[in-house]
Amino acid sequence: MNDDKIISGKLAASVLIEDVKRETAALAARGIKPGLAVVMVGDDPASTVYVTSKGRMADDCGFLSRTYALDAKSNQAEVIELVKTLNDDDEIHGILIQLPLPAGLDAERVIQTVTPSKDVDGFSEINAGRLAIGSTGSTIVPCTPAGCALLIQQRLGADLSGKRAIVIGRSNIVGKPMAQLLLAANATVTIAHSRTADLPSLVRDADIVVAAVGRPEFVKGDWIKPGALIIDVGINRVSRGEKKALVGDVAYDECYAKASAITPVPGGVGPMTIAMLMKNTLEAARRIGR
Ligand SMILES: NC(=O)C1=CN([C@@H]2O[C@H](COP(=O)(O)OP(=O)(O)OC[C@H]3O[C@@H](n4cnc5c(N)ncnc54)[C@H](OP(=O)(O)O)[C@@H]3O)[C@@H](O)[C@H]2O)C=CC1
Ligand SMILES: Nc1nc(=O)c2c([nH]1)NC[C@@H]1CN(c3ccc(C(=O)N[C@@H](CCC(=O)O)C(=O)O)cc3)C=[N+]21
Repeated sequence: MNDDKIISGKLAASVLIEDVKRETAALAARGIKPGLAVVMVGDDPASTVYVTSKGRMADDCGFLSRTYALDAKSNQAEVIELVKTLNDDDEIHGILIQLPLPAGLDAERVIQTVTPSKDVDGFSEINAGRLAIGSTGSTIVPCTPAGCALLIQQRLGADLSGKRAIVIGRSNIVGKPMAQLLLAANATVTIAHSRTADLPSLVRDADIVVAAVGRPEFVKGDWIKPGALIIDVGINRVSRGEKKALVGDVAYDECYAKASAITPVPGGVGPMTIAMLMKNTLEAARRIGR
C-alpha cells in the first residue's frame, strides 16, 4: 500500500545507495576503492546482525569491506592496537567500532583512538566538535542523526525556521548530534532525557518529535500535537505472545493517527543509518584521495 503518511526510510536509503554505487564506480577510475573496517568485540547477537548487514551493503556498493570480530575477552590494549593498525592502513578509509563494547573496555578511549579522517561514525572529538560549532565542509556527521535529518528535510524542507523540535534522548550517538543538526536547520530545539519533568507537555508543543530513548513504545499518541512529524529511532526487540517483534520508541498506531508523517520500525531510520555509513565512507575515501 502506498501511504503518504509513512516515511519510507527503506526507499530513501535505496536512493542514497544508488548514488553511492555510481560515485564509487567513478572513483574507481581514479584508482580509489573505498574501504570500510568494522570492529566488533564479543558476540552480541544484535551487533552480529548489524555488522553483517553493514558488511553486505559495503560489498554491494563496491567497497572493500573487512570485519574484525575480536574475542569478548580481548583487553583494551589489543583493541587499541587494532584501531591504530587500521588508522595506518592505506586500504581502509572508514573505521567503525561497533557499540556497545563489552564492560571492562573503555569505549570512549577506543572511539577516540580512531583517526578523525577515518571516523565514519562521526564520534571523534574533532567531528563532534565541528558539528557543535556549525563548521561545514570537512566534518563527518553521525550516521543515524544524518539519516533522520535527511528524512525531515525531505518532508519539511531544509529550513525549519519557526518550527519546534524535541529530541528525546541525549546520547553522543543519536540525541546530541540530532539536536545539533535540527538547530543548524533553524529549528527551536528541546532536548529531553530521563531527568526531564513533564515530558508529555513538552512533546505536545513540538512540530517535530525525534524519539531516541531505547524504551519500547514509550511515546504515546496523546502526547503528539496534531500534524507533527515523528521520527522513531528506537529499535527494541520484544516478545509478542509466542513471537518476537521489533518495535520503536513510539507507540506506532496511536501516534500514526495524530501525526502528519511518521517513520516505521523496521523500514524507517535503520536503513538510513546504514546508507549514511556508506556515504560517509565514500566521502572519507574521496577526501583521503588514495
Ligand atoms: N535506527 C538506528 O539506526 C539506531 C537505533 N538506535 C536505537 O535508538 C535508541 C536510543 O539509542 P541511544 O541513543 O544509543 O541510547 P542511550 O541508551 O545511549 O540513550 C537513551 C537516552 O534516552 C533517555 N531516556 C531514558 N529513559 C528515559 C525516560 N524515561 N524519559 C526520557 N528520556 C529517557 C536517556 O536519558 P539519560 O541521558 O538521562 O540517561 C538517554 O539520554 C535505542 O532504542 C537504540 O537501539 C540507536 C542507534 C542507531
Ligand atoms: N559504532 C556504531 N555505529 C552505529 O551506527 C551503531 C552501533 N555502533 N551500534 C548499534 C546501533 C544500532 N544501529 C542500527 C543500524 C541499522 C539498523 C537497521 O537496519 N534496522 C532495520 C531492521 C533490522 C532488524 O531486523 O534487526 C530496520 O530498522 O529496518 C538498526 C540499528 C547502528 N548502530
